[in-house]
Amino acid sequence: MTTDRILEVEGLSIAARSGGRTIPLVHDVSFRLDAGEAVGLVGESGSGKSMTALALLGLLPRGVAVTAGSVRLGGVDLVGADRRTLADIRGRRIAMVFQDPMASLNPAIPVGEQVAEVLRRHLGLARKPAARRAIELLGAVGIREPHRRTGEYPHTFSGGMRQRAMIAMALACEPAVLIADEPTTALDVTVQARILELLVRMQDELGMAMLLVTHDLGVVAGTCHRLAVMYAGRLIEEGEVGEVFDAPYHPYTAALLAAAPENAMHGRKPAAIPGVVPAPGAFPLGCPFSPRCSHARPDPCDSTPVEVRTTGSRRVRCARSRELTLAGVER
Ligand SMILES: Nc1ncnc2c1ncn2[C@@H]1O[C@H](COP(=O)(O)OP(=O)(O)OP(=O)(O)O)[C@@H](O)[C@H]1O
Repeated sequence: MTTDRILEVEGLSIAARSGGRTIPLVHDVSFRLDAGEAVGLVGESGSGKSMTALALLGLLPRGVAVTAGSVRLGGVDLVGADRRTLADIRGRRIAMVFQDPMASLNPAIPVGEQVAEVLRRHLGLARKPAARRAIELLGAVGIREPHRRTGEYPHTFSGGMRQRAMIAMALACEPAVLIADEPTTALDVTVQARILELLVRMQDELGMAMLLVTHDLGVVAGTCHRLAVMYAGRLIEEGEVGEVFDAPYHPYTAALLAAAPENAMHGRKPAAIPGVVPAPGAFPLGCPFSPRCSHARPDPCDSTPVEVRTTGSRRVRCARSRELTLAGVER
């Protein structure tokens, strides 16, 4: 694996504007994606994973905007890039796979034509070569009889096949970065496993960097090299998957690992994390996990904002991480 930095996110903050108020959703998030590596972005619902992923493509919803930081893709800062630059980069250099394929597929256009359209728009292919390449791509993502199915409409495809078609569209231009936001959540377990296998194979074949947004640590263990854990809009831990699973530095990561259903397979009862994630706009001054953390102390956890500490390739945002030895799990 090379260590070329393909995508660098630095100090990214995102906020929603509502009724004259600014509500912070994501605060000071930094991470990088290297060529050929998969990074899992994990955290409970509402932690800001999707907002972070959408910001990388300039696709934040209306009323939500980047308020600080940069997203550099091969030297170009995508924050503040004009719409034309973003439209050119999106699909060609950086592509996204969503949870719901129907969000990307147009129900009124045959599947193959939609894949071919990406090739025509971004690579300037003529109609016939684009149609031929679309069939190849549908075959490459595991759609049987691609010659026949290329002319069919999305509603004739099963959920898993639609997801494959969306992956074919996303990979059509061999992007440097693939962002997959909960790509298998809506699928049944056996189809999930096959789609993940496909993503990993394609990532490897194309040497892409992949950001896999998921709440499922089992998925991360099976597919990712590194993981980044988010909590209440902050990145609270980052490191190699094996190292973090063996010995997490942040109590929230340790709690997530203990709560993972796979733990039950190792004879341990999954432990639910008590309490709830604070709502955006109600983030405390200190550590946002403190009210749910069995290791928290008023000082230093609640008294000051907690900065990120770097140790080798690991990063953690916990004021007490140096003093704590937390239990991990076997992979
Ligand atoms: N369009 C929007 N306008 C304002 N706030 C939003 C909007 N969409 C989401 N949010 C808020 O942003 C915060 C982060 O949401 P986000 O979807 O990024 O979380 P997530 O970690 O991806 O959760 P999930 O796993 O449920 O998708 C949440 O509090 C959410 O309510």
